[in-house]
Amino acid sequence: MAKETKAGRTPLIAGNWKMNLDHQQATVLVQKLDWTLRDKKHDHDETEVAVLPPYTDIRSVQTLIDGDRLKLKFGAQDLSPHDSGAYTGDISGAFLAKLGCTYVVVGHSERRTIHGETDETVNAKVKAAFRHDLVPILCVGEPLEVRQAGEQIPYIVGQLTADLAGVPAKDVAKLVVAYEPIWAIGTGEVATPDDAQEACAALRDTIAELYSGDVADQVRFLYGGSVKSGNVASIMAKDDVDGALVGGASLDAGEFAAICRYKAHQGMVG
Ligand SMILES: O=C[C@H](O)COP(=O)(O)O
Repeated sequence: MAKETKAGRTPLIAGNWKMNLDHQQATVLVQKLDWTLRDKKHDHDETEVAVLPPYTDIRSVQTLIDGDRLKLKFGAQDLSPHDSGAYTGDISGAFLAKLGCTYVVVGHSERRTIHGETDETVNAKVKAAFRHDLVPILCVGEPLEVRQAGEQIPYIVGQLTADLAGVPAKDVAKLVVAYEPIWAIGTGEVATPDDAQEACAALRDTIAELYSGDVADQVRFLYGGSVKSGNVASIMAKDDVDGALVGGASLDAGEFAAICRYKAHQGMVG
């Protein structure tokens, strides 16, 4: 069966566990997720599946995935903009790479709002991720008042442009961008498929303006914000949406597996 991709981009469903599950609970969830996907004969080449646990779980998740040759990818939820040194409490991208992480979330709205991360910090973290061969999942998204004012597109375009300042095309081609409207995160209030498409298309156009060649076609854009098995298929049906960044629903193996199997809801082979 030929791969069903949009312009050759492999869809990615990533579970951001946030500050949930200790390392023992993490191994239980990863095993259940693997069993469920295996049972459904999920094709990981067709739709990539990644888990993003807390730092303290990563070693256990790596051991399980490597030891049992599971096809799940994994990554972290943040990294330091620095590589080493006197940065108490911070984690270097070098350490994450050594643990076999593929992905690292950068600029999640919870980091921007709770920890005061600016676009300048996010930009430094994107560069740090690429220095260590990690793929950043760069998050952008507008607060409710910006959406109500109808200013969401210039807002997220501004974030993306600032967050990519000085990042070369060869790196951007590997980038994953997550559009996560803040008002949709953990609220049950999901953006419409058209809202997600409008945002992801505008972000892709921004990359096309900033970088020549086919870089914009290679970047994967995810939607995040109250994604569930019941709404994922209609969002994934949109041309510029290449995946989902899932929070709460990724903590339930059955529900997350059903999200990963969104093509079954679309009547497509997955
Ligand atoms: O990183 C994930 C997002 O913040 C979405 O979270 P949620 O699925 O719980 O709304």
